[in-house]
Amino acid sequence: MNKLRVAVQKSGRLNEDSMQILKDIGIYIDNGIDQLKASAKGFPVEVFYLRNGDIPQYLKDGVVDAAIIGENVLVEKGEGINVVEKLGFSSCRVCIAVPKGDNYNGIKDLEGKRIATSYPNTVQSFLDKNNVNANLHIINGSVEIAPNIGLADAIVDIVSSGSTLFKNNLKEVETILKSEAVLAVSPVLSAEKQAILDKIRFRIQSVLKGRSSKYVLLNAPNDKVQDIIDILPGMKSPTVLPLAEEGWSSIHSVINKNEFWEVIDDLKAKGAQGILVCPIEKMVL
Ligand SMILES: Nc1ncnc2c1ncn2[C@@H]1O[C@H](COP(=O)(O)OP(=O)(O)OP(=O)(O)O)[C@@H](O)[C@H]1O
Ligand SMILES: O=P(O)(O)OC[C@H]1O[C@H](OP(=O)(O)OP(=O)(O)O)[C@H](O)[C@@H]1O
Ligand SMILES: [Mg+2]
Repeated sequence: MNKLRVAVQKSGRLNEDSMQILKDIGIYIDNGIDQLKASAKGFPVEVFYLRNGDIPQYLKDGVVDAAIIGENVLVEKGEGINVVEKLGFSSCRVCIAVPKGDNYNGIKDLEGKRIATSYPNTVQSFLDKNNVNANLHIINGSVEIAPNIGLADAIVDIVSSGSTLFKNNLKEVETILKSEAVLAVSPVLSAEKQAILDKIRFRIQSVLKGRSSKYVLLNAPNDKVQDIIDILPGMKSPTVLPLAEEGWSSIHSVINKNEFWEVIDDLKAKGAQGILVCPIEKMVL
């Protein structure tokens, strides 16, 4: 049987979360420490450990069928490659930054300036869209140092917490794009491989829905049950079970994890007690 070849970053910021999501969807890999290719147990998938920056070319060449990769790298050099799932980790943005003391009034201020970056295509198309001409200096790492050593007037690089910019006395002035880890696929897949990919996507969606939700259990007096259901409508409708104590019920529901703190005061005000909030491993609607 044809296996789906899936690339993940060999080491770096995406590696750990990529391996975790594969595990969560039931793709278990016994990889020796220096192995560059490994077969999954019990699922028709082969995993390739590659550099994030090399993955777009491998996808284009059909050497791998799918990959977990930073979206920003696909924007830079992944034309023709499809993003099929956003994975919710390694969130960052690609930004323009200039020295903190500069008086920056807009993108036109970069006309004729030197910009250091590892993402020349992304920067060039942003400049073209804004009708700005600038000179790009392509460097592969430590981009934020460039203005301090006189190599550039501005930089374009990845920003997450902003601490690297801060440490290098730079300020963020434009966001070119936002990025997160994604599942990307080669434009050509056999029907057999497409079927394996569809199973992987279904499993990823179940895991991501579970990660973004919480299971809530609470007790309430019977005359408050409807008020509480109005606050916690759940997936289809909450489960309501009688408690051993007369006049009380237990209500079970699912809530978006970001909404819980918003509704907790309302729940308490309606008489909810003994509120438990539990993680959900997988969720299939
Ligand atoms: N500080 C950060 N916070 C969040 N995500 C980040 C950060 N830096 C990079 N990323 C994301 O993680 C991806 C991998 O970054 P990392 O620095 O591990 O590798 P790389 O240098 O791009 O790649 P390679 O594997 O080719 O050496 C980036 O493409 C980006 O999408
Ligand atoms: O806004 P922050 O949270 O400071 O993150 C941004 C930094 O993170 C990335 O570098 P990384 O640490 O991956 O090092 P690298 O350049 O060796 O890839 C990126 O290139 C920035 O330098
Ligand atoms: Mg990096």
